[in-house]
Amino acid sequence: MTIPLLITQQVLSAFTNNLGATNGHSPPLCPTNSSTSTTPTNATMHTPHLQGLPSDFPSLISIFISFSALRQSIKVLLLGGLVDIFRRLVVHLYRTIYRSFFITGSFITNDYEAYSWIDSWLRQQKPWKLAHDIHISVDPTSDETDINYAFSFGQPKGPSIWDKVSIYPTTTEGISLWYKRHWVWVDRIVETDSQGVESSRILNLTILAWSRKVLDCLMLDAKKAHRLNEHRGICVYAAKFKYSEYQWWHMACRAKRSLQSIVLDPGVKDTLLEDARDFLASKQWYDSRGIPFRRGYLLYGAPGSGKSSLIHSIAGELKLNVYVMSLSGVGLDDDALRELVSSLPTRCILLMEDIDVALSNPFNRDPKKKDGKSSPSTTTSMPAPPALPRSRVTLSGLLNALDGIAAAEGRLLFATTNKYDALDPALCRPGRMDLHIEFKLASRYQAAQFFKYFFSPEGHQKKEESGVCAKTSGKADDTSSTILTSQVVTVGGVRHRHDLPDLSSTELSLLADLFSEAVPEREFSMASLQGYLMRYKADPHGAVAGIAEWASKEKGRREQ
Ligand SMILES: Nc1ncnc2c1ncn2[C@@H]1O[C@H](COP(=O)(O)OP(=O)(O)OP(=O)(O)O)[C@@H](O)[C@H]1O
Repeated sequence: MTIPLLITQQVLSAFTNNLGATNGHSPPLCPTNSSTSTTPTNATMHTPHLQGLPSDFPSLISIFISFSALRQSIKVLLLGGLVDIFRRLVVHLYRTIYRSFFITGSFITNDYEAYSWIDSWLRQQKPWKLAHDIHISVDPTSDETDINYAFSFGQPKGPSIWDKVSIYPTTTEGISLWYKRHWVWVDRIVETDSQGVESSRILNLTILAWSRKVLDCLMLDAKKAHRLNEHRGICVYAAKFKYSEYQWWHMACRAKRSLQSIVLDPGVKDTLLEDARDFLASKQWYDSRGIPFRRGYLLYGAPGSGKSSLIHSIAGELKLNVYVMSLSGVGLDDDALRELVSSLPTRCILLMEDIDVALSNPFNRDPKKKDGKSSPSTTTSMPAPPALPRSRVTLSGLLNALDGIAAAEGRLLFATTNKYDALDPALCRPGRMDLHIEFKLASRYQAAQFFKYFFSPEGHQKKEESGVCAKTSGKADDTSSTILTSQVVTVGGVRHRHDLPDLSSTELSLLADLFSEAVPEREFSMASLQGYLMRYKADPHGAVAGIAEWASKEKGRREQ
């Protein structure tokens, strides 16, 4: 306590001395009681009272200014202020000049759509391809990436490595390139979280230009480049929990699958495709009537009957990207679901697979159905699924996400399920699921058509091109090898080119009839028929000869 008081005392005495000096007489500071010590020792000291202080403000200021220490401080303060103002001015000037000469655009992976545009565009730029100090990352979700990558070095005309492999200049080295006579500097920043795990990537483009139009132009080109990339096939995005939230992540670009390769009962494909086409072309009609511009399709029925394949094929036909989500995603809740659905682009397919299995609250509000008593055999005969960590999506959360106020417009929803009866009627009502399409086990008609397509020369080629026959199994070839293109591609010594015998269409029809006669009606899935035919890729006669035995064996195995 005493030290500050002493300092105060010193300051005051200096002040009054100074005052005295200015007034020309002895210091007026004196304790009222002369018997009290002038050196204060504790807090009970007397407050000195000042005499001769001018009462007007300007003279008080001039007295204060007459303090040399105070004068110095004010000088320092003013000088510091001036320096700071100068610094700010310089920074402002620099920024103004910089901004008027350079346009800067940032693209972050969290906004994947814009990021992928610029990413596609950059991959086409020569300096980007020729960068020396590079970082290579292979798309981990693509099973073809490394093979294509390896092969394309040996075969310049083969599949482009740029489709599959991400090549970036390292973070330390940026890249300079030219765009419409404007110099562009591109640098990449990789942000990491507290554990050092990459959390996002940012691409910064600095363009030497006066007008922002250059960036707008570049974005348009980037968008075109991306669309061009996409239209070689369809891009699949998946809802993934990354960086502490659910986001859409680009998973892979898949070749289109021809609609012909999917064999369904007559009229099914056409109805669905026409309906989807008609919907996409009717935005005005919906708008003028105030009806939300959304359409939902529920594909249900036997496993392996072509539900997912048909969606894939329709996406290719309509040139739409597919956004896949599983409602049983761990940690997915109503809020995350709503955000995911509302962040969908305007024209796309939202695919919700196995929509029945996911909710923490059972879909079915009917208590009788909940215990499975009133459900048909499909529901009751299924073994109970193993207890997995459940998502926190509720039925009302799902319904809100699908047609709530924030729900995306212009999207086609495809939901698939093997348990139609387990679905809540609210979910299936028109407006949410407008068309319900049942997929049954293979009919004889389907078996015959599939046989014809499988062994027809065009079908054979198309099937290979579309990458449908991803896995082989059985006699004719070794198992689990990948057919990538219609070229002869040998992986691990396995041959994937099959020479079909020349069959006239009459012969093929005859064989198809024989084949279908041996297939019992609605007993096998199309997937299992495909599995059987894969054993006889180049041997239609063998396929016909063996089908009856295979069918009876399969039947016996199932009965057992
Ligand atoms: N109708 C069909 N026409 C042609 N191929 C089919 C058909 N149905 C199934 N397949 C083939 O069977 C395999 C599995 O088909 P897909 O995944 O589309 O069935 P799914 O009905 O979606 O099955 P799940 O309900 O188990 O998901 C695919 O390789 C596909 O080529």
